[in-house]
Amino acid sequence: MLTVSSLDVSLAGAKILRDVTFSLKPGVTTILIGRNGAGKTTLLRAIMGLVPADSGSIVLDGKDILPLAAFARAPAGIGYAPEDRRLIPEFSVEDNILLPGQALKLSRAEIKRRLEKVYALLPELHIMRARPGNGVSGGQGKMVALGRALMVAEKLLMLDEPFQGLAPALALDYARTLSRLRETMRDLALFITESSPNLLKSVADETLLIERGAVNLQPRETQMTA
Ligand SMILES: Nc1ncnc2c1ncn2[C@@H]1O[C@H](COP(=O)(O)OP(=O)(O)OP(=O)(O)O)[C@@H](O)[C@H]1O
Repeated sequence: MLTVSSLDVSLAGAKILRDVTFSLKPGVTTILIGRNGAGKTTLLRAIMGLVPADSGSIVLDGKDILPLAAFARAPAGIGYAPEDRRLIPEFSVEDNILLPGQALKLSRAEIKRRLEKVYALLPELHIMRARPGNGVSGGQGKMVALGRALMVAEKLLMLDEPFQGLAPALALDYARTLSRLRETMRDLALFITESSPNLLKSVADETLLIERGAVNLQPRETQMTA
């Protein structure tokens, strides 16, 4: 579905990702484990087209999307929830969720269909839909960011350290939501970064490691299962 090959990315003249190669498959949850600064966020941003690559390819369903600017990759069905959420504070929760659908110029009917799907999966968002973006807690904001990413994630959903800073009860909620998501969107590929492997044991199908300044990506010896 998505294959990253020999991807090199530099930031401010320093090589951050070197020869990164891996594939994501439909219906498979892949976890990317790495310490702070290993390059997890840079990799997700490179897939989204938010940082330029030096070389390599990112092939989505047979098409190399690397030459495409971020806005041109947007219709490809990749949803992305960044680590820092980035909600628009003065917009309501619902308007934050709707933003990507509007940016993609989806029809009203399609936006409605996708919003209903998001609310069915995350009913707490429906309850807090009228609250302003700056009126939700950090953990609730992570849920909003998940809902917003789901508006575009027709093929692939990428979550950057979703458990970072979540209280234990919310982390459990979040993990349960991911399990429900896997049951309801069976063809969706999930790509989730974390610094600790323990947090995602229950949802990981495949695990990759990013190590030593983001140089190496390798399958783990042992697969983690529930
Ligand atoms: N805009 C930038 N300019 C220069 N270097 C950067 C920039 N953004 C990130 N880096 C560097 O790239 C490396 C990888 O950062 P990245 O944010 O991708 O790591 P990460 O694995 O997501 O870690 P974290 O969990 O701390 O975000 C780090 O050494 C970081 O300092």
